[in-house]
Amino acid sequence: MTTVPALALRGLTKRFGSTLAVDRVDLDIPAGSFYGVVGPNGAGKTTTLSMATGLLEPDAGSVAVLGVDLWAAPEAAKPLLGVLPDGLHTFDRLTGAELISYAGRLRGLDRDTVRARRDDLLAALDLEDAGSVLVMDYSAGMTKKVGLACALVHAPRVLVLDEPFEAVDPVSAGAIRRILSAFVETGGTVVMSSHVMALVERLCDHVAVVGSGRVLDAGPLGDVRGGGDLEERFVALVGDVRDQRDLTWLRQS
Ligand SMILES: Nc1ncnc2c1ncn2[C@@H]1O[C@H](COP(=O)(O)OP(=O)(O)OP(=O)(O)O)[C@@H](O)[C@H]1O
Repeated sequence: MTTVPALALRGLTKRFGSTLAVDRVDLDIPAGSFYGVVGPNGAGKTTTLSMATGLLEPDAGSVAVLGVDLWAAPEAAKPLLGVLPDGLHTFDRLTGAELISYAGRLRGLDRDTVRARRDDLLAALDLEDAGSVLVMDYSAGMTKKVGLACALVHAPRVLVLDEPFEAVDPVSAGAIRRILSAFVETGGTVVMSSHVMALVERLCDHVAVVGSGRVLDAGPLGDVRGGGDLEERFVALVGDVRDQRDLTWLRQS
């Protein structure tokens, strides 16, 4: 039996001037998977995820969310998605509670449902005290957590999260891990980019290694890792720093 992938990317391509940021990317994200996307700085992860979620129009290629063409039928595909974009630009003159409520209302939830879910999310993400604080006064980690709450409030089928653990303290990271793992255990799909290989190995069952806008390897974590660990495989695929220059002028003695 073939099941429809949560996300199917076909030939996704994006160029910024002379930079080919994403180069004909094909990727199937199986429904029910916890999928990690890793790659060096500038590899094209954010650009790929932005196109995969309707935030950035591809130059070429297509995206299907649970079989629904995202760019042809965005009104049908987008409700299936919960998205935490990179460097979230948000309405930061709202309080955290207002921002989550706004996200919920925008997704068509009624006021009572929004209120209940907002309170659940603030508690689960340890943002209860911060609920009445303006988002512009949030730390980087708090902003990340409230962005995640906004991505979750309409209970999407597929979560696409750009660096969800970046700047988040270990206690909050534990809470986020539990929320995401429970989401996957109950049939949801998570796609997340991360630079932390240990975190990807701990959480994800599938991984894609991206480099220079291409998918260098992708599949079940064990297959991609081979015999070693993910970091070794990552370095083998993308290469080490080319010019390992000795910064003699930095030495203190
Ligand atoms: N809006 C833009 N205008 C011009 N170039 C861009 C733009 N966005 C991304 N790029 C370029 O596209 C390439 C891919 O960038 P992208 O942000 O997708 O990489 P990334 O893998 O997410 O990197 P990082 O791990 O550092 O976040 C880089 O060369 C980057 O400079």
